[in-house]
Amino acid sequence: MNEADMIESLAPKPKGVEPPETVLSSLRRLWARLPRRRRIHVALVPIPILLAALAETASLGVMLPFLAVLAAPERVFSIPAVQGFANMLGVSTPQELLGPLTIAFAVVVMGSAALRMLVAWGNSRLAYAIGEDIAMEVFNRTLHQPYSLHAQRNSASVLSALVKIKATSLTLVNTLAMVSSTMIATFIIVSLLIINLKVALGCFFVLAGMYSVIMLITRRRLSANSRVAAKAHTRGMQTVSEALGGIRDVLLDGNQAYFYREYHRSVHAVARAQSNSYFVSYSPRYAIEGLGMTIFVLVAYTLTGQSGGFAAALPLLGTFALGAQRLLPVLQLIYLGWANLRANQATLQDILVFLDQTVGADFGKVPPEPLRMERSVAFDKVSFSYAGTDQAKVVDGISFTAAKGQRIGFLGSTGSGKSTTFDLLMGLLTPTEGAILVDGVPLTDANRLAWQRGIAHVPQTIYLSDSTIAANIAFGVPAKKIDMDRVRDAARKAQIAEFIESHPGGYDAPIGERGVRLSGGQRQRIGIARALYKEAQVLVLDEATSALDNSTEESVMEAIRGLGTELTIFMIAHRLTTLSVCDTVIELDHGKITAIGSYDEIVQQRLHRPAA
Ligand SMILES: Nc1ncnc2c1ncn2[C@@H]1O[C@H](COP(=O)(O)OP(=O)(O)OP(=O)(O)O)[C@@H](O)[C@H]1O
Repeated sequence: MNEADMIESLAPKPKGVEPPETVLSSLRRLWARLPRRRRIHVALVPIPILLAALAETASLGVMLPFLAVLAAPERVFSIPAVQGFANMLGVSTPQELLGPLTIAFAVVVMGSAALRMLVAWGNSRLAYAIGEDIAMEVFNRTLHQPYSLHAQRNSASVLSALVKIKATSLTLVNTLAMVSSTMIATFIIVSLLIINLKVALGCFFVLAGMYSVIMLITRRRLSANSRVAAKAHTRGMQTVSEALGGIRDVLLDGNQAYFYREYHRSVHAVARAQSNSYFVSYSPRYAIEGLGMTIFVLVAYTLTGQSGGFAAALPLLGTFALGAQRLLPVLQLIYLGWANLRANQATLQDILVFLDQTVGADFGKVPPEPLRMERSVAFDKVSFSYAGTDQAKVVDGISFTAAKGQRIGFLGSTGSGKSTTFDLLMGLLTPTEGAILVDGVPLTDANRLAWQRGIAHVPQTIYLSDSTIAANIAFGVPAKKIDMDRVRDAARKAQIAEFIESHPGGYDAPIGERGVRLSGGQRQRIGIARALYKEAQVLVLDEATSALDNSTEESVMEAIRGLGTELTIFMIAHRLTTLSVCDTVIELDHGKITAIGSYDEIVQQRLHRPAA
């Protein structure tokens, strides 16, 4: 497959009749998501640009009399502006005028350069600050998405969007430079028009015309490159995340070459698309500079042929040389800003998808106090089906009540709906039918967060962060705010304190490669300690001991048995014996409750059940 075919095959095909979003509407969407203070910053951008543009005009204005003095001193007083300047200084000869004019020219030109630098500094600071705003908003909104969305989505696409924000910041620098340059270019063009209408119009139309032709030729290619780069970038991130996420299998199966090839395909597509766009963005400058020089020579040739010869034409030529020298870079910056926006349009749209993620009414608010459960939590004919599937009920009309302080065990074959039931209990999923009642009050969007604050979850393998034991127990709490007494108390109740305290470094020992190596049982006990640190009222153990051998499981269950009755505990286990600590055992099959009773009752029922 040649490169053009590859780019075509990667570019997403237009769907339906919906027109593709324009760069302008993408920028409008971005604007709508910016914080108020940032919008004020953007609104202030034209002020320094206007000053810089005025300084540019002034430098052109000073150039004309300056060159006139050099070329034809005797005629210099015929220029009205020079007369005024000379009167102001009280000088009467052209030679006396040369010194002050040189100083005035230098001051204006240096002032203009300083202002342009200030504008460039301000623009880059602002654009990267906007990039920071976008990154934080994308991450924050992503963190506030419902669990059902996280369960469906590939996390690599979020990572990819966050990485792409860097490219967007650069695009925004160029966009702001484009806005500044447009204003400055307008001032330069007006100055040139005042000096000599015909020559200025001629120069402008030829230069702007050339850029317009280039824009027409390159716009489709830039857009296609943009789509290829954005898509291939996401695919590359997915490949890396899949390979590293399943590194055990990659090593065992020896299929590094497959992932290498897949990653290479993406990286190659991104590299080709971006290098193409880079060339298309920067190269016109050389052609136009060449053309600009040619025009200059032609104008010089025409003007010197007129009366007065070269000396008469020199001031005008000098001013135009300066004008062109000023105009060409700003025209190039306008073109570059446009090309960059087009080349990154798809990236911008990818980011906007994450920036536009809807969030609940609680977004940005202080988390509520935990909802205290005084008596019970109950499922009342709860059903649930996953959206986008065949709508089959994964949980089918289940009802049960767990009194405060009880231990409730769930049993059932794989796929019977145990984890889904727990996700419903934790408010991570919302029932499609029925209700979950806390002390008789249904769980809704209004009290869901408060309910969740009081729940701690220990999964089959707990997630340990690359930090200290204390930080892992007080998970998500800033180091300075960790209550060490509470950490020690939680570790003691989870029966892991002895191990931690016997280890050099104790609670401050790092977990990970160079730190404490934890066995499966110890990891799970850290998970229980984490739940206890949270001072949760409901503890949810989702196959928390399934991966452990019998004796390790027994020691972890021992820790669970020792927990106080202020905690209501729900646990899923594959082995019935694991649930011997439970007051009630519920058996699920195809989302329905098939048996409910005490541990002993369920054991008896199973003994008398006819073999399948
Ligand atoms: N995110 C999801 N999207 C669609 N279907 C899902 C999703 N998660 C689970 N399911 C389906 O729901 C059913 C119940 O899954 P669930 O994980 O609740 O069962 P389980 O009893 O916990 O199984 P296991 O013991 O294997 O963990 C299964 O058929 C599963 O395929």
